[in-house]
Amino acid sequence: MKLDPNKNLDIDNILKDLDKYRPRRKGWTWRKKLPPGTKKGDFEFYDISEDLKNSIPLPTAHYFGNIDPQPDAVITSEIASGRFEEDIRRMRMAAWHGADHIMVIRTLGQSHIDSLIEGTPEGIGGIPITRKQLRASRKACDLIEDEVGRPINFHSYVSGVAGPEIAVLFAEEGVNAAHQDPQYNVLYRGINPIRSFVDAAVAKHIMAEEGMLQIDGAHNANASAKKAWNVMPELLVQHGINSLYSVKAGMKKENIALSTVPPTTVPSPEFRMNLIYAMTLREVFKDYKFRAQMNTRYIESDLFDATRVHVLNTVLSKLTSADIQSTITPDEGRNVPWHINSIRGVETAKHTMVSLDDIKEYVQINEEKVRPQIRDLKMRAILMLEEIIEKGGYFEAVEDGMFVDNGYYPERQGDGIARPKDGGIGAGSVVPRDEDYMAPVCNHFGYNNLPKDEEYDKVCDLIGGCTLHNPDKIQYIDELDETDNVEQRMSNYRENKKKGLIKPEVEWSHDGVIQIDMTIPDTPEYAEAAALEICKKMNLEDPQVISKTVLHPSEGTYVEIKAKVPFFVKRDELTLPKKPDVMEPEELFEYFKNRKVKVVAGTVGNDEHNVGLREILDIKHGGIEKYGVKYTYLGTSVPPEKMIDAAIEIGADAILASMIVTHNDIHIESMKKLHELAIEKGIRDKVKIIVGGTQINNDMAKANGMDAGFGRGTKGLHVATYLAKNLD
Ligand SMILES: Cc1ncc(COP(=O)(O)O)c(/C=N/CC[C@H](N)C(=O)O)c1O
Repeated sequence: MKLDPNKNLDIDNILKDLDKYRPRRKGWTWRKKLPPGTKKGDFEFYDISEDLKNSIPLPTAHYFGNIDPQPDAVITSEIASGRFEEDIRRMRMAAWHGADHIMVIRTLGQSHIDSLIEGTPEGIGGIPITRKQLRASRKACDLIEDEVGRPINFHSYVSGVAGPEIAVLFAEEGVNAAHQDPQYNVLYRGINPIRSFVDAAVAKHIMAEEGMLQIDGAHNANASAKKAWNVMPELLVQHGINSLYSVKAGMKKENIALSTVPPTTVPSPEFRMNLIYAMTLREVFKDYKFRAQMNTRYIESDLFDATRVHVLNTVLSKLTSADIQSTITPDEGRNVPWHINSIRGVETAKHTMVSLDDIKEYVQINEEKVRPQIRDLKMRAILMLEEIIEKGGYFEAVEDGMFVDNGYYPERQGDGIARPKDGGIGAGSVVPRDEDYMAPVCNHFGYNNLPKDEEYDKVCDLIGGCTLHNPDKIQYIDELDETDNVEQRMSNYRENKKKGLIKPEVEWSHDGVIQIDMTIPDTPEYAEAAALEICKKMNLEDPQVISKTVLHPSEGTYVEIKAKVPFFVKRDELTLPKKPDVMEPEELFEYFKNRKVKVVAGTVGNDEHNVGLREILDIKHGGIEKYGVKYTYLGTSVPPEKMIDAAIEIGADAILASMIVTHNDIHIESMKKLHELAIEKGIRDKVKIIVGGTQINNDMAKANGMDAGFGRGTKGLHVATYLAKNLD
């Protein structure tokens, strides 16, 4: 099955035969880097990877031959509507914009479910991880990666009391990467520390054998700390604990990605602080990988602010290093990621990384300045490790509330998250394996009393194959709940789709949600109230203010609102907007290079308006001069006779007559005059007479003897295209 870029992804096709679906590969895939100095269009690049087969380039690409250079770092799009069937479309959109790592947030609280969920229940703030959801998503990613021409890594989370089971599920289903960090369970999910670390060893070993990439959970420390910038020494310690534990559980360092998030943001002098941390991290963990992610601790619902934070984080990545650049969507601060904000996030990362190509060869960090601070940070982390050892080890240190304490270690605030070694969910649930404990399955961590007298190359040969090597042994359970499943959810979607009904959407199909913004010249309170009232009067349903920017305490407030349109529009009743007839700039440059074109231009009759005409002529705002057309400007209030005489004198190919004033139909008279004079002087068939002005349109111009007429909004590009297409 192949995707057609002109057709929607067919969810029914995805859902068909899921019980027989097998992942095409296991483990993580990095981008294929291109050699330094690779040419893309007119430019050389040093930090890029292979192109996509199908993609949507950045908005300005059309000026540069539509090149779409792909950064060497993997770019993540984080998706989580709560319905996997909705997310599949976003995955396709994100992949076309350059994401090759699709991270699907788990549904709230799944960490506390101590077994696997089956079927496809709707999630909250994320998607319930189930076998069917994983298969459908990975199968969709197979199709999407074929369409864009680059492997896509599908990512989820191994955490909670069902961690090891989830790790096996991921290994069976070809999930390519996952978060796995036992400290997450302990500190943020209140799960018993010993249980968390034992589970983590089992889970990590399974992930390691499948070549899955791991992201750790250090970002959570600075996401939950009150003074996130103070946890930097602890972040080094947390990364160290998880990284070394992962290596001991069998993971290769090149598959261990440290989740590095800048601990602070403006208005603190964030960049130099985050730079020190980022450089220290990369020095201490130089053999590991880095997954950079913008700070989401201090994220607001202001999309521009979030985007600036994202750009700065990506600049930091380029000045230090990032193997993966995460693109937490700008709206993480206000709602489940909307399509547009997932795409904006990917564009921000791609834009910044491409614009800073090879920047490390031009910008050197001042070692003298950073060295003492990096050393200080390392020393603090070492001292913290020493204190942990003094206390008797990690579990004792956690019990003592050493972690996520808001003091800049060794200063302490005493407000760390303390977790009892023998308490929390799953306490006392770890039992030593008996002497004769034998698990005839592969990738199993720890003691395993396997037979010594039998020959086998894989452990699971003892039982004719485990689910990792004999997927037919996997028990595939389709749906368990009659009401909460994908078929149920798809039913009214299919209905509307079949009838060709269209509604806007942000989170789910046909949710009808739109975003409008307005500036109200009043205080924030009144502005908010007025904005909501305006939405009501526009018959929009359920208006909610999602962001406000105070322009001045009393002069004005900018308000962003989401609201629902209560109606559908019918696709087959729509009249498609006429595409403006324009040529690409490169085509125009080429045409006018080979065909010298001269025009005379002026504001005709008793009319002094010349700004509009100048915009059409001058190079500055893309006037026809930019494309190579030579013009003679005759000024304002030019008599028609003078226009015709000038055209004859210079041998013009065209006359551009601007007419703004139209009272008593003076503009119609001028058109007729130009047409008759040109005939009288015998040049009518040699020169194009083009008129323009805010009240002009093509039909009216042609009805009065002109060759073309251009109205409001016309650009030089439009007139240049007309000339290129209509001059012989
Ligand atoms: C180490 C770890 N394990 C599990 C989970 C999943 O958490 P639940 O307990 O909610 O299933 C997380 C979540 N973090 C958010 C990821 C962020 N969007 C990111 O890109 O890093 C985690 O950090």
